[in-house]
Amino acid sequence: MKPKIFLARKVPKEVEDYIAQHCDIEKWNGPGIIPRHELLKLLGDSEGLLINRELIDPELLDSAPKLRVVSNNSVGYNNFNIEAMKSRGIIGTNTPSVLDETVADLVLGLILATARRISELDRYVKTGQWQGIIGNELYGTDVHHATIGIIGMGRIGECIAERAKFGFKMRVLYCNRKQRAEAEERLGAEHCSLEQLLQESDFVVLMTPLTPQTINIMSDREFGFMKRTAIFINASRGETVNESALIKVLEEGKIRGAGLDVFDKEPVDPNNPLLKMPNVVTLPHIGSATAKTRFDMAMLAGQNLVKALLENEPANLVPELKNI
Ligand SMILES: NC(=O)c1ccc[n+]([C@@H]2O[C@H](COP(=O)([O-])OP(=O)(O)OC[C@H]3O[C@@H](n4cnc5c(N)ncnc54)[C@H](O)[C@@H]3O)[C@@H](O)[C@H]2O)c1
Ligand SMILES: O=C(O)[C@H](O)CO
Repeated sequence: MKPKIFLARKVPKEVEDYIAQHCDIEKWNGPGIIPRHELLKLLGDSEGLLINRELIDPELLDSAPKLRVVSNNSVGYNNFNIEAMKSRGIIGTNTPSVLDETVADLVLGLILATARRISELDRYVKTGQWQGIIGNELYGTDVHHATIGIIGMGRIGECIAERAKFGFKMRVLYCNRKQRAEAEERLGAEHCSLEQLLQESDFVVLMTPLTPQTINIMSDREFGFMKRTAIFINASRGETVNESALIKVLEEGKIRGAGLDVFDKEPVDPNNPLLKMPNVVTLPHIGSATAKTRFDMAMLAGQNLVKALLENEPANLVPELKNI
């Protein structure tokens, strides 16, 4: 008999067909994102669950007594309550690597958009303000040969460093839980303390996972170390930044600008002051959102689910849930 699984989000037909070869599928057929209470109600006796960052906590696990595997269609898995999953022996998987280059492209996009004021000047042209040669009050800053500081030099961080080094001839600083000898050799990246990175970088890029150690890793003190001319980019998770502290330094002109793909609360509140600032470029969490990459992620999430349910050696287990 095939194991029963629940698809909390729509996946491409090819992915669903692949899963259907191995599992009996139940799925959310309603419009939009499945409401939490529906998910709890519909999980029933599913053994597997495929999600897009829905919260996996004791309440959800208690509502699904037969659940064995949760496949996250996302590389970040801060939505997993690791202790609750561990204590129940639940396997958790994610989608590393397939999105690295796509997310790195987006980060460079945010760097260029903020430094060269692309969104701001696009609005300037479209609102009929372009009346002649622009004055120096609208000039941007150079990206090439500037210093980039990457906080969290993992898979995506390294792809960003590669683009910065070879595409833009930048000096690359990084701080990471562990020193990365290979990245240093290949990319000439320099390992340093967070404080030094903040003090010396023209572009500070936050790319760590969200963990208890990285919540508010950027707050008043850290923004205080940044240069007045520096730009802050966040493509990790909103909660890695103390958003009030970011708003404050931007309002006080203590940093030059920010490029944000993620927010404390998503979707972002339309009254969030960050949305009113011309020197802040905001995006709706689209780091991995290209057609090919989102397809590859969904297929990998489907394969992870099937492998974990049917094979002894499942793939892409999240590190904290290995050997449970
Ligand atoms: N904006 C998006 O759409 C998007 C897309 C993909 C990933 N992400 C986020 O990016 C994160 C990173 O993804 P990845 O695949 O590169 O992960 P990864 O595990 O390969 O890299 C993360 C790096 O951060 C380092 N790190 C962890 N805690 C740290 C700390 N306290 N200080 C310094 N470094 C620390 C780790 O050592 C690791 O090298 C994901 O967890 C996710 O939250 C966002
Ligand atoms: O972590 C990820 O994979 C991205 O944030 C998209 O969900």
